[in-house]
Amino acid sequence: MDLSNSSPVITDPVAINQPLLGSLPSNLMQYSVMPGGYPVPGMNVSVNRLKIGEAIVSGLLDAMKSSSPRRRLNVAFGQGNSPDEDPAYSAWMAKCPSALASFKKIVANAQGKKIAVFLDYDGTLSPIVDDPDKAVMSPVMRAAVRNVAKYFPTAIVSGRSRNKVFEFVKLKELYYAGSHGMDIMASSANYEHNAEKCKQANLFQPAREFLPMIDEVTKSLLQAVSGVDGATVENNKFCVSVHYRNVAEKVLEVRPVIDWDKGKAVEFLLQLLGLNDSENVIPIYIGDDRTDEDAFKVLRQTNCGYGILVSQVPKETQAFYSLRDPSEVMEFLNFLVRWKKHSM
Ligand SMILES: O=P(O)(O)OC[C@H]1O[C@H](O[C@H]2O[C@H](CO)[C@@H](O)[C@H](O)[C@H]2O)[C@H](O)[C@@H](O)[C@@H]1O
Repeated sequence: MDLSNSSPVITDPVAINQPLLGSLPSNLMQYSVMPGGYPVPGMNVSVNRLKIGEAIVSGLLDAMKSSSPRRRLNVAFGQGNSPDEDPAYSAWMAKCPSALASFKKIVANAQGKKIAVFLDYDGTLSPIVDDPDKAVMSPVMRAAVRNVAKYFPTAIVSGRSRNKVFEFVKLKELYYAGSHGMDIMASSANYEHNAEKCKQANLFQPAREFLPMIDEVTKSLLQAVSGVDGATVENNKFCVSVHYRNVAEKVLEVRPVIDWDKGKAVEFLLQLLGLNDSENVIPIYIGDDRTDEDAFKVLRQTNCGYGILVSQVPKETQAFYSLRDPSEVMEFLNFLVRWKKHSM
């Protein structure tokens, strides 16, 4: 893989149409300093603690406030209005209909084909909460995912580190792609399905050379936010999240720019599982944030399967369908299992 033009970027996985990145100091978008940093081959990058610190403290908080999901929710619906009463939401739903209401149509297209299920974690399988360490999955959701995995190859594709998302999900029978797909592990249970291929690609880490740099960035960010009340830093192995939900309700992410994202991870997993026959396979990807759009885009562009966006607000999306929240995601997963049982 050619990493010669790689650099870390800051991404905001929550805000889809917000000007957060545009308003960031450019040195945060692609900071480029070598002294004291790690000379990672092919990378024009190391860490300037001072610049990161300055930028976070001076530039980001305003941008974060303006792109706050809570603020957008209020703007979108007006205080006190439910999505159902909002004409903008109804108009959006016409373009991105409920996957529950469209369930019959979805499964009619899947008749005689194999379904593969891809699930984002935060905001999809667990509700968004203030403390990222407390974003646990409910036992009923776990049961729903376990059942789905009995009938369909199922993968979790998360921005979290692979280990952390596994600690939350705790299901060995799934495939896990952590760090936005930059850390893919085929489960031992799934070895039986495709033994040779899984052994070859048991662990796939396309951004491995960035590890020392990400650790260095984590240290710098920890230092930079140490004076910001409520801000925390989460090392997700191949990317780092700066949480400012408790400062201004958002998360900011630093990760390597390599030609790899959740969309590529889905393609990789489909190939790994021998499910890349688009004529006969229907991948279903459910996710709630901007990083999931890469996966929705792949499904749309290859005209294969369905992206389902979890959102209570109208958003520009490449997904075909929508679900409002994790409880609707669970309902959808239960529908899939019921349908499969009856069609066997
Ligand atoms: O790809 P995902 O599985 O959706 O992970 C994306 C980020 O999710 C987590 O942050 C988000 O959820 C937290 C818990 O509900 C919430 O406190 C935070 O404000 C959200 O942004 C995770 O902590 C991040 O590291 C992931 O990048």
